[in-house]
Amino acid sequence: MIPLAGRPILTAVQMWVAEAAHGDLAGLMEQAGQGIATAVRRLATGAEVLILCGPGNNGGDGYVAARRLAESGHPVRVAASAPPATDLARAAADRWIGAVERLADAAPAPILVDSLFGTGLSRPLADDVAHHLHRLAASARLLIAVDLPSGVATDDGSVLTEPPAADLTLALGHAKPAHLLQPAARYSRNARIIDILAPSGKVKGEGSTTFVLSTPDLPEPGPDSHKFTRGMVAVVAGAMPGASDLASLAAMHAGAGYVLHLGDADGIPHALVRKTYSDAALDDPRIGAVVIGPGLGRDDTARARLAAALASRRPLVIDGDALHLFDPDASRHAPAILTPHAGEFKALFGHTHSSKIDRARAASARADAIVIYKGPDTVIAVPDGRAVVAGDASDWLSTAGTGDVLAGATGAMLASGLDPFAAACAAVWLHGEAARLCGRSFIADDLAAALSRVR
Ligand SMILES: NC(=O)C1=CN([C@@H]2O[C@H](COP(=O)(O)OP(=O)(O)OC[C@H]3O[C@@H](n4cnc5c(N)ncnc54)[C@H](OP(=O)(O)O)[C@@H]3O)[C@@H](O)[C@H]2O)[C@@H](O)CC1
Ligand SMILES: [K+]
Repeated sequence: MIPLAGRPILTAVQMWVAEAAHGDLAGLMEQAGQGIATAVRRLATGAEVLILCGPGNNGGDGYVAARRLAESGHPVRVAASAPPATDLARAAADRWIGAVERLADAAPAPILVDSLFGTGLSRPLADDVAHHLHRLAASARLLIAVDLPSGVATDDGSVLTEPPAADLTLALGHAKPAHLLQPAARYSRNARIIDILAPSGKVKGEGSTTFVLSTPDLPEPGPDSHKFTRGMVAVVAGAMPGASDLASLAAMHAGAGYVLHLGDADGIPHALVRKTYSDAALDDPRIGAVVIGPGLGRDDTARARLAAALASRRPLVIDGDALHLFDPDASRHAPAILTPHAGEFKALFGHTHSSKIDRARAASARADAIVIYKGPDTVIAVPDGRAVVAGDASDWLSTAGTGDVLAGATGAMLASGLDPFAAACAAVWLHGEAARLCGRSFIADDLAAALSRVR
């Protein structure tokens, strides 16, 4: 079982292509079933397992897992929602010599394995199938989903029928968008990959350009470092200086060597250099990143400051209010990272019914900027088509000021010399880890401070 971090994310069609390129489909199903059986046996600690098998190859995986568990002497039963309908699933079912119960008649077991539907789900579950899945899950100590929880759509994070939330999800071959994108991802808790494609050595990343966020390589100061080599961040303040203070604080805690707050407010911390805003201050060639938007306001002053920031030719982090004033179709002279949440994204780029990954990718290409499309499933997209998805964000991040903290951390990473895509990924990772360290019910100031501990 392999953690998702750093792994490619494949759609249902991309999985199908990878499977076809591999060639030995029965061999893949055998490996999948064996991998499932090994994981289930380890977690079941001798308790009885009930495997629910659907009509397709997801069900086929379940029959193989049942056979493998039985061969190892583990108590296992099988219940089917429908007879096998593919050649592979039929062959797998034929080799299961135990009884096949009707789903409606199946008695609960402490360990429940959902092998009803995977990447082939094309419509909502029949009411009786959904009912019995929930009935059996409610009595189980552990629910393990094979590939995907039955009911979620593979590619766009939508939910066709609400499944019970799995305690463990065994993704076959590769991660799918549904393991990361909401609302689907909340049902596939603790997703792990069973690597059925790589052991053959024939198939690798399948040409995917979408990956799960992984631990970044962060620049470290050396003996020759000084404050400006560590990275200088200018934070442009505006109507609500609290937000730009938070962004500044976050930039400092994320590791910037020098943070300049351009506004009118005074205050701690003393390490923050505060100067009155002027357009000329943005011309300092040592500035590695300008953060603009947190607390900027949307009036004429705000508009003028954004225009000056854009004219400064410094790398930009454009957040909050600045996103409401920003024209994604105007040409620019320096790299920019946009950090919209769902509302800001919609206002800037409109809405289409494609997946969040595809929307972020299209927005990035249109604005010729890196887009950090924030949320419980943050997508980072770059104009050349690559994308990274960060799943599993702390729900406690839904509090005021956490976006300002991300903007500041992004500024620090951008100024540190990382390329803009790496900087965006590093900032999202730092932010997510800081939230994890903060635990429950933290405030944005705590989150900013926790960035130091993450570093
Ligand atoms: N890719 C790989 O490398 C490997 C993939 N493997 C496994 O294969 C899985 C994908 O298999 P799959 O394509 O057969 O689809 P799956 O999810 O089993 O179900 C489709 C079946 O259900 C039907 N159906 C659909 N919706 C329905 C509904 N609501 N209610 C009722 N019926 C519904 C649909 O038929 P339809 O009625 O739509 O014609 C079809 O019969 C994948 O998740 C993984 O577990 C591994 O074995 C090995 C390597
Ligand atoms: K499943």
